[in-house]
Amino acid sequence: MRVSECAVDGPLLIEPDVHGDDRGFFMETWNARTFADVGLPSQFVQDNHSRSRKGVLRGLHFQNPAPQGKLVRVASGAVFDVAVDLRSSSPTFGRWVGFELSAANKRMFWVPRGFAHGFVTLQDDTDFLYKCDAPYAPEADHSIAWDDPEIGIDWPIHDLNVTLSEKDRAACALSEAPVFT
Ligand SMILES: Cc1cn([C@H]2C[C@H](O)[C@@H](COP(=O)(O)OP(=O)(O)O[C@H]3O[C@@H](C)C(=O)[C@@H](O)[C@H]3O)O2)c(=O)[nH]c1=O
Repeated sequence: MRVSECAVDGPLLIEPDVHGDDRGFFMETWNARTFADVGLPSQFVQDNHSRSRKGVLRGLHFQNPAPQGKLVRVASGAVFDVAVDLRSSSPTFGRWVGFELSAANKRMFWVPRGFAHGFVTLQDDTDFLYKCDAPYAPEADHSIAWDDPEIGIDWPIHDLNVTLSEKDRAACALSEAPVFT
């Protein structure tokens, strides 16, 4: 597998080895030893699956306290996936990195603890799968506005009619968020 560091220290773009043959393909989406070798946790405690139609934007989410690292991928459809550095002592605090993840490119993205995470779906019936290294803690869950100008994410969507949850419509600005100290 190929692992690439990002402009912001921490997140990793992971391109697994894909073994294609006349039946289709095979790939390892998680292997405790090989993923630990590149710095991911060796234990995950929760797997999640969401399905969205095109133009759904989920994010920017994080838990504090009880932060989660997330290993994310797309099994059907496509997203633009983003991590935002919320570590106040980091030289890249407030900066974002983003990648297209799709069923076609089979990329995975590691979003470490200390980052907010979000994505917008680029196709209908997008199945988004992810492993978490800490459990869901609804009382610690926060949402920062996807379009906060202080972060300035360049979402690859041309009409701005994204579909948001009620929670994400009420999201706060980065300047008001309980970031990591
Ligand atoms: C995240 C989560 C939600 N839920 C419930 C709460 C709610 O009733 C319903 C939908 O929850 P949400 O609206 O928070 O789902 P969603 O907007 O998809 O939230 C997710 O967004 C992406 C960007 C992330 O990074 C995830 O960690 C998570 O925050 O599912 C769980 O039971 N377990 C979970 O782990």
